[in-house]
Amino acid sequence: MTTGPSRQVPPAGSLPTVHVVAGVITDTRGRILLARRAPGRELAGLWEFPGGKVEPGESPEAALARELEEELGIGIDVGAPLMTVPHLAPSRHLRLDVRRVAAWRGSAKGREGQALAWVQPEKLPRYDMPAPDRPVVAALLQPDHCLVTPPPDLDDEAWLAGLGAALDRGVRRVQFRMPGVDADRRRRLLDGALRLCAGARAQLLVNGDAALARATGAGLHLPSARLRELDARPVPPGTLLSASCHDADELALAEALGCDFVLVGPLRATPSHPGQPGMGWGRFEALRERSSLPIYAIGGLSPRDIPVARRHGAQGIAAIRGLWDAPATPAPRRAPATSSRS
Ligand SMILES: Nc1nc2c([nH]c(=O)n2[C@@H]2O[C@H](COP(=O)(O)OP(=O)(O)OP(=O)(O)O)[C@@H](O)[C@H]2O)c(=O)[nH]1
Ligand SMILES: [Mg+2]
Repeated sequence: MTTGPSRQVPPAGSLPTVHVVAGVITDTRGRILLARRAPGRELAGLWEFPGGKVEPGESPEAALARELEEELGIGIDVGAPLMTVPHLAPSRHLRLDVRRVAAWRGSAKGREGQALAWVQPEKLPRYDMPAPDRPVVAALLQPDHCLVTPPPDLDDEAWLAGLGAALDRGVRRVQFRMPGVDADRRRRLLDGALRLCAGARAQLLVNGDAALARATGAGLHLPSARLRELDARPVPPGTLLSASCHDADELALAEALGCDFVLVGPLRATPSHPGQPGMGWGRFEALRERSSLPIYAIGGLSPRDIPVARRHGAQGIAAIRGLWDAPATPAPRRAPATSSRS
């Protein structure tokens, strides 16, 4: 659960940016360290990943090492970036840069009076954390890519084989999208897709059709036009719900309905939405910082774009072709020219 001041949206204007770096510290049992903000401090009582503000001229790596020494008394080796979350608070833009901690030495103690807790990853959502931490917790727990299915050609078996191949490549979240396919055929394909997804322990969300989602126990994905018509969650809380969003109003609606995650795009121009220019990462971030939902960027993206998506606060990427087509095998490297003509 996350709270915080993010719902009062101020004009972004020329607010200052505060760069914060925080660490995901894991013990040998896979538990993650949270610290509770001490009484009397801003956001007192909320749990957070230990860390603090980057000082002028300081690198994020040096800042994280300094903060964890000051706050916990441990020495660390900074590991891979997990994600950077831009977040608009009433008086500032926050950039929460979260790094994994590759190794640490010493025994972690709350040196500033803060309580500490070692938490099993799947229990993180139970902790009350600042709003920018919700996407971070999602990044730790949920898939970093989401397949949106292309329509079938003539052959249903070939389509199911294509889905099976995508699951074999690691897809674990599937949006079942079937525009223009009649109801009987859609149902047959959905039954096959649900069987394959169950076998791969992958999630499936039906695009647009709440009755079909309820009848099959699948999740539901709301196209933005459908999202705008709703004022209550169309499936029970235990059932996955996602939505497509293009602006801040739609993101706020998705959050109010209790969507589990959203897709925002098009990031780049794509053949499936001709005539729509891409928003680019700058506009994506301007939307990202007004919401605390997990957001997949969509539109002309492929798994290669996951690291850049994470740097802009995305959960990862969603794609049709970029996740359906097998990745191109790299072209053989050309031998360097060994002779030159004169
Ligand atoms: N450390 C940390 N800060 C977070 C997280 N999420 C989040 O919104 N923040 C915000 O980022 C800012 C970090 O400031 P901090 O209070 O830890 O900074 P600091 O250690 O340098 O302390 P100080 O400025 O009081 O000396 C706070 O506004 C805090 O609410 C998180 O997971 N970890
Ligand atoms: Mg701190």
